[in-house]
Amino acid sequence: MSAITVRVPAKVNLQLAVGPLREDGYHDLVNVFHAVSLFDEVTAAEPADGDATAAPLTVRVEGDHTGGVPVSDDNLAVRAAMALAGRAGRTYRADLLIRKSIPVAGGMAGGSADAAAALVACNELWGLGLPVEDLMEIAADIGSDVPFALLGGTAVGTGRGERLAPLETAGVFHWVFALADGGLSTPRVYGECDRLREEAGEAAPRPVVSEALLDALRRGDAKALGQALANDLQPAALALRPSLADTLAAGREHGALGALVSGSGPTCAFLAESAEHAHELAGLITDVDGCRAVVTAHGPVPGATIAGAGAG
Ligand SMILES: C[C@@](CO)(OP(=O)(O)O)[C@H](O)COP(=O)(O)OP(=O)(O)OC[C@H]1O[C@@H](n2ccc(N)nc2=O)[C@H](O)[C@@H]1O
Ligand SMILES: Nc1ncnc2c1ncn2[C@@H]1O[C@H](COP(=O)(O)OP(=O)(O)O)[C@@H](O)[C@H]1O
Repeated sequence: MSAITVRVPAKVNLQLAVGPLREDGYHDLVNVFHAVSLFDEVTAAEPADGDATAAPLTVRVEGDHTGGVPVSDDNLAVRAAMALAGRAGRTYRADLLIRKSIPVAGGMAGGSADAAAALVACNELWGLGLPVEDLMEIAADIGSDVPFALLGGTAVGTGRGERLAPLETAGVFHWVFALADGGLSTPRVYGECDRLREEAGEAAPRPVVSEALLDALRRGDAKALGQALANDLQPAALALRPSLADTLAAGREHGALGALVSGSGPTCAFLAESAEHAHELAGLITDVDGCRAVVTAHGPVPGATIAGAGAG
């Protein structure tokens, strides 16, 4: 019996520019993804021989805060493994185990990360040998954020976020993440963004990548990056979860170089000057209301990577 374990990072969106609502229900984006050192692990194991009637794919989830993660075919890791088996043209079996550290429905793409990890793990376990380009295609069908979890690093996503171009960066950036109690639904936050724009009589702008952001990344200039961080979904996330304004304010007051809601939220991200500054900042924002936990991380880090292979 064999097993493959894949480690996969969370993301923060350094720039999320949201264009108009498209006819297919998605928004055109400029989405600058940045992979950070907060990881889920997905193990795909060959099931023990025996019950031939058992479901071909099973899933278990471990971790302290896994409420809301389905343990059914709705789990994004299972959906990804099924899509991979479908592409290979036959039924394959695997028992999936997800060890979650990425906050659920937190705007850090944990479900997408698990889907990407399942693709890499099952591709290896089943000996399919599909190239990353094929995995990228399957990933994009699962969700807009899934291709980036395969790629990692820092990249700009266009279209609905699935068309990726890696970005040049220098050095390491240090982050603090304030994890919130409870999640926010991504479709609901996009819907609120549209509603707020309509209410204000604002037409959605064409999304354009920030040159100041690209320049800060190229130079590894954390101060300039902090000033260039931007998220068009932030007003919507704040409207749905007003307490996030206090969390962001606390980080700014305590010297964060930049503060923003990560993607659709409710996780708040703070850029620090150094690893020491990140630890100091984390200690200072721990007590803010609505904040379940504070973690530090660095980026960029690689995407879904095989971390171990062995007996299941
Ligand atoms: C907002 C972002 C920022 O990276 O991530 P999260 O903060 O949720 O992690 C993404 O755009 C989320 O991507 P992902 O979570 O993969 O979304 P999908 O499954 O593709 O789509 C879920 C729903 O989100 C909305 N959606 C998503 C992507 C997009 N470009 N426009 C949209 O309007 C649609 O309502 C869609 O039905
Ligand atoms: N493996 C998974 N991990 C987390 N959530 C999952 C997973 N599979 C399906 N989901 C569903 O996707 C929703 C969004 O999850 P997640 O990716 O964690 O958040 P976000 O889209 O905010 O980054 C969850 O609320 C849950 O219902």
